[in-house]
Amino acid sequence: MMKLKSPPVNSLSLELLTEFAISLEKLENNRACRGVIITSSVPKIFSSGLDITEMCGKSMEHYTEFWRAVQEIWLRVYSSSMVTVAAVNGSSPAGGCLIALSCDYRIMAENPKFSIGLNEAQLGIVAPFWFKDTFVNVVGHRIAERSLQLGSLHSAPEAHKLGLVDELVPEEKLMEKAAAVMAQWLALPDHARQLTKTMMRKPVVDRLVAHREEDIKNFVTFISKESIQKSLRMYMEMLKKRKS
Ligand SMILES: CCCCC/C=C\C/C=C\C/C=C/C(=O)SCCNC(=O)CCNC(=O)[C@H](O)C(C)(C)COP(=O)(O)OP(=O)(O)OC[C@H]1O[C@@H](n2cnc3c(N)ncnc32)[C@H](O)[C@@H]1OP(=O)(O)O
Repeated sequence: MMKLKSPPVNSLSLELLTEFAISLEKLENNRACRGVIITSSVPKIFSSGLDITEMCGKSMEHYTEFWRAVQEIWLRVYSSSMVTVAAVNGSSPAGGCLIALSCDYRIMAENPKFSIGLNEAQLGIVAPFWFKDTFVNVVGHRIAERSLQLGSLHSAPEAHKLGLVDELVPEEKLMEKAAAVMAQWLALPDHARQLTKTMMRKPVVDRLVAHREEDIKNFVTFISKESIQKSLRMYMEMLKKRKS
């Protein structure tokens, strides 16, 4: 099991992304490890998505390093040879949703206050093509398009209805259910499951691998724009105001 632990809200900072990638690599290289459940040790939050402070007021070099780390974590989770189950035990916007979408199966706590989705448009930013491709592969083109254009965050019941999560279970049963799902998936021979997963996911993975440097350049150019920086600052202010 891998538990995201970066209070208060599990923002995906460069440091957390780097630790996450190292832990995944260790598991991937351990032949005895055939599956991983990804969850959070922060109450009510799976992950608040990418750490917005990493994308605000920093240098081009920093944005480059940060985006490479974001790409890396997606490539590792999405193309993992292990069975990956997301036990979504709290809200999961944007980058947090991407982590869950990249797993093989998603189980969410059935709490209507928890929400999940790719809400980038609400921040005035655009989900990159590989976020979009991952989303389309889970929910289909029409639902993904509407949800992305509106930057929707869906309540747990809504997310289940849309197919964004596979199952809802009472909060106290979440880990038990995740373990049962893992056992079901691990009952199959690894090679057949792994080859099938590669067949389904390879075109999307290959697309980023082929355009990785271009994607970093696009991100750095986009995020460095003063209008985008202003949107992000306003969003952070809104988060702080909402609190007080
Ligand atoms: C055309 C070319 C395109 C190329 C591509 C270009 C661009 C794409 C770039 C990026 C994609 C972006 C992906 C992302 O993931 S962006 C992040 C999106 N995340 C969110 O919108 C979530 C925001 N947070 C919340 O809604 C809430 O915090 C919460 C998660 C629901 C939790 O609520 P709660 O009430 O429990 O906590 P607080 O709101 O009080 O938050 C506590 C504390 O944390 C700070 N914080 C929250 N989220 C983040 C974050 N994502 N990054 C950094 N900091 C965050 C919040 O401000 C509070 O701070 P404080 O100092 O006030 O304690």
